[in-house]
Amino acid sequence: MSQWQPDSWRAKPIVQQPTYDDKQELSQVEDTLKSYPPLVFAAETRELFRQLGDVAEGKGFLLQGGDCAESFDEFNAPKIRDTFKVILQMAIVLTFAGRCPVTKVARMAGQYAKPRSGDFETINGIALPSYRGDIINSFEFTKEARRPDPNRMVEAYNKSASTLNLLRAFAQGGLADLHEVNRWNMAFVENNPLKERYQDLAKRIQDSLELMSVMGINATNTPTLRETSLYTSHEALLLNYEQALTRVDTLTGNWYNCSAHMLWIGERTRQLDHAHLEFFRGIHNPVGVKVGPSMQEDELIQLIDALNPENEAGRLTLITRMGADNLEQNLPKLLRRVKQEGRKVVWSSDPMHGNTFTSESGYKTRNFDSILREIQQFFAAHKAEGTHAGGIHLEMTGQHVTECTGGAYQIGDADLAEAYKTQCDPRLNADQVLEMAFIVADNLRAN
Ligand SMILES: O=C[C@H](O)[C@H](O)COP(=O)(O)O
Ligand SMILES: C=C(OP(=O)(O)O)C(=O)O
Repeated sequence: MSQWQPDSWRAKPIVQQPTYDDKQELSQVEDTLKSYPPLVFAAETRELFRQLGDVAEGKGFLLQGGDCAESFDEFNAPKIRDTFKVILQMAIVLTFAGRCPVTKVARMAGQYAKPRSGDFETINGIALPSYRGDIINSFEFTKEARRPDPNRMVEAYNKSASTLNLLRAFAQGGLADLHEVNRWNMAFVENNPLKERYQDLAKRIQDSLELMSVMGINATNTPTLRETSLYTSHEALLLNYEQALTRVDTLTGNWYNCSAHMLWIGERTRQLDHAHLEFFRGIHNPVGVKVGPSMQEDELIQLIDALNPENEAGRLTLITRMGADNLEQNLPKLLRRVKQEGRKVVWSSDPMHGNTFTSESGYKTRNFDSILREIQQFFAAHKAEGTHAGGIHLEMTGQHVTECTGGAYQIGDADLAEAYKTQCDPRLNADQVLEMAFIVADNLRAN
């Protein structure tokens, strides 16, 4: 195999990339980004690697979630806060009701690039290049807005840095204090049909905290009660950006992609001989790869060996997105083969991407029941094969959107128009996430 360099991907075939008109402008932007500080510190990334190693060995659970695509226009503190809260709330349900340590990884602070099914979008007979995420072009349907602009990479970097700054402040500055979380969570679920179940859980958490306090364990002397760790992740699709933020760690001499703690390769760009595989094989972050219904056993083993040749637990997360109708047929054979071959991976379920359809009202949506069905089948398949159902990967938001149908509020086709705000794929709203949290927790306890 040829020697890896941060730019060795450039010699390989690549798909799902923009074509920039001005190559000189592109290379100036890349140089600017190369001169900027990294967004994350490699030692944090190694701690996430270690935690995912525990998950791979069946001793924890990965909760990964956030926006389908972050947006420059909707970049504001309440939005970041509400997504932070919904991740934390789900993590608490999983930890307390599921009795399982949870590693939290946000799809935030860099989730700006989107692969698309088609290169063009047609509206009223006018065809324009597809929207590919705010790091590439703009959502607005005009020729100028859809032109890929390399300067957007600098804006994505700046917005990622601010988002990360606020997330760190929330995680360490008091918002994640377990006493506080219990209080604000109660307000957060005020109108939720599952309020009673949540109140019961909150009461039990409160009792535990009071007992610990009597025993001398409190937020002043126990940092884990006062703060939390939240890692960041995104699909590393736009390799010009990812390469510019890839740096040698001075402590270990290894290359890390410092645009986020964890990066993943999407379903459309995981070809064995292509650029994304090449780039990922050289970085030392924990990495993920999406695994869809077309994946065959041999191909999966080759993919695992290309990304994790040392077979290190925590390096690789396989994020399966089969679709509720395909999982039973496609997942068990993959679980069996990976187990037989002794490969150490985290198995995580993305129940969103295989369950997308266009509703009668014309909205791209997902039905809550299909999402749940995929999750239940994911747990059942792992139980049957004796492997660990290690995580969940969700597109979700803390805002009260109506993008996925179903759930306790019974969002119907006709309700989608009420608050359909996504720029690409439909997300679960805060109420749907809470409902799902209890179901996942029940599955975790039963496993
Ligand atoms: O999030 C995943 C993909 O980017 C998305 O599903 C593609 O959507 P499209 O099929 O509308 O292009
Ligand atoms: C594009 C995504 O998923 P997939 O690659 O599985 O389609 C995504 O998670 O944003």
